[in-house]
Amino acid sequence: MGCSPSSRFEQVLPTTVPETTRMSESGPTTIVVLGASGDLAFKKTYPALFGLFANSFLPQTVKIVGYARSAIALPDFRARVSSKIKTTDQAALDKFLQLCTYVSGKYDDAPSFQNLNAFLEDVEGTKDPKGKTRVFYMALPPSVFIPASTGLKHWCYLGEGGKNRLVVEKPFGKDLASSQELGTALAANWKEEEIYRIDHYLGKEMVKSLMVLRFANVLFGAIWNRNHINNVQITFKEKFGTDGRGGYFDEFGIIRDIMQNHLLQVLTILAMDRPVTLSAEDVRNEKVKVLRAIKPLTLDETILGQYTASADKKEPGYLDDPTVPHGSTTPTYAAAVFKIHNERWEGVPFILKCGKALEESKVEIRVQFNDVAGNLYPSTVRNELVIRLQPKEAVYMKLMNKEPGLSTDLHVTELDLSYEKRYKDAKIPDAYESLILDCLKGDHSNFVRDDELELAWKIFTPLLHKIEGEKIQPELYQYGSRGPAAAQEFIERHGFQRDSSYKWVPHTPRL
Ligand SMILES: NC(=O)C1=CN([C@@H]2O[C@H](COP(=O)(O)OP(=O)(O)OC[C@H]3O[C@@H](n4cnc5c(N)ncnc54)[C@H](OP(=O)(O)O)[C@@H]3O)[C@@H](O)[C@H]2O)C=CC1
Ligand SMILES: O=C1O[C@H](COP(=O)(O)O)[C@@H](O)[C@H](O)[C@H]1O
Repeated sequence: MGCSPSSRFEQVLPTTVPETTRMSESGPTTIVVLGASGDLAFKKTYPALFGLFANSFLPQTVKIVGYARSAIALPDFRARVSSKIKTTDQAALDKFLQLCTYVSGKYDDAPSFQNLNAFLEDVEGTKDPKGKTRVFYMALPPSVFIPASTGLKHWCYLGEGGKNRLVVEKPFGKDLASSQELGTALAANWKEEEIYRIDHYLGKEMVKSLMVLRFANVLFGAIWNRNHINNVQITFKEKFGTDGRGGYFDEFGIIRDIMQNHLLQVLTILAMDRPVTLSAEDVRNEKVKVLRAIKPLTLDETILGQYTASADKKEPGYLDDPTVPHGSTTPTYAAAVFKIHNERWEGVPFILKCGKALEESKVEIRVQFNDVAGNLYPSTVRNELVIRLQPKEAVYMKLMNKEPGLSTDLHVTELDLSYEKRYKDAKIPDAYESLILDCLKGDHSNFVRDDELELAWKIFTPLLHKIEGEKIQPELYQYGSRGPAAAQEFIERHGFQRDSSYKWVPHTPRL
């Protein structure tokens, strides 16, 4: 039976997900948000839980219990939760708030966890663990990861017949040694299949669609290798600086904040071979193989930058942030080239670049193809496939075409899949919504496995130790600029050819 493109689309990608992909109900499910009084919980975790609830993606039996040290009266807690949720559906919000309760307690104290467990049993309506699921979401500073996860295991872990899940947020250590220490402490109490390490970039819509783009399209499958691809860029830009968060940021720097986790994860999905199946372990096995084929980064493959005040002095420099230590050399910009030593990618540079206080906010992947061999047309520029993660999700392929009409000139144009144009009514979920749902379903595909994490740290640790040990001076760049001048030369040196003739004409529908 024929159907119009838009109705076909509705069948394939409905704004609410078909019944079959929803949670299968068994017994009570309790989501315990540890660090419930903190920024991450209010800004991300609770709004994501509300998003799932409002779209009927939470199990019918769900209860959400906040836990933190501060004593907060329940009405005040609910008022704080609702203050961060943007919705016009007041009835749904009221129902959601009724599911949310709060207990205060310490992170390193047995009686506090015993009290939490008694509270959970009360909320669940039974002491019997059978059929119950508890998701412990640690929205906590890393200093309490170990005591909190240990306390949970000893006092709040469901025994035989129950399911336990521990969600951990980055930072997973600061280098290989500290990450291994954290990993060993977690592994002493929790099985790997119970741990969900969040990298929220893995929950972003365009990252989730990367595998489909690669493996469900025969044309990409055939050209996705060193014979056709010249270079790849993965770019993260934010147009704001540390905004008073400099004290926290300074401990980590841009490489740990963005490159070692978010961008590297995107790289592995982009570069991996086709997994045998879509199972979490098959997918993660392929990602691990990519990481194993990358040698540790060195300083000469890296550009570091730090932003100064904007030209008009309206925006402060990094060192003007009062929370940043005087004379800090922490980079707020980094570009690095990754080489994957395998049959598919040998010789293809993967350039990862990320920075704060730049000229725009965007995250994109740019795959630049080789020059046409034996080219008939001298003005030809390279094809580029661009996958824009944000803002305004899009996939576009820049290609050559003849100017329409009697002209024989060529120009660069695009095949354009702009989400807002193609998927007008689709709601793109927040990355946290998507990941919490995966966790509730027990799907690990979009969470970081222990060996992935270890390999990621192996790639970055020697470089980080050198930068910090030798206090390598980053190149200064102005707030609102394109970053350090050396970065441009670096990208070109690694093969990227920029064509400035291209002009994009946004689509305006004909009436
Ligand atoms: N569906 C859609 O919404 C589509 C939108 N467009 C829009 O059209 C415009 C052009 O697209 P496109 O050519 O892909 O992207 P850009 O022109 O923004 O960037 C192309 C490449 O050139 C680099 N670059 C940009 N400006 C400079 C500069 N002044 N000096 C040195 N390097 C520079 C970029 O670096 P860097 O990564 O550092 O920015 C990037 O690697 C963009 O605004 C794009 O969003 C195009 C097609 C489809
Ligand atoms: O993990 C982090 O990510 C954010 C950027 O996330 P996005 O979803 O807004 O792209 C970044 O601002 C922050 O410094 C970092 O810790």
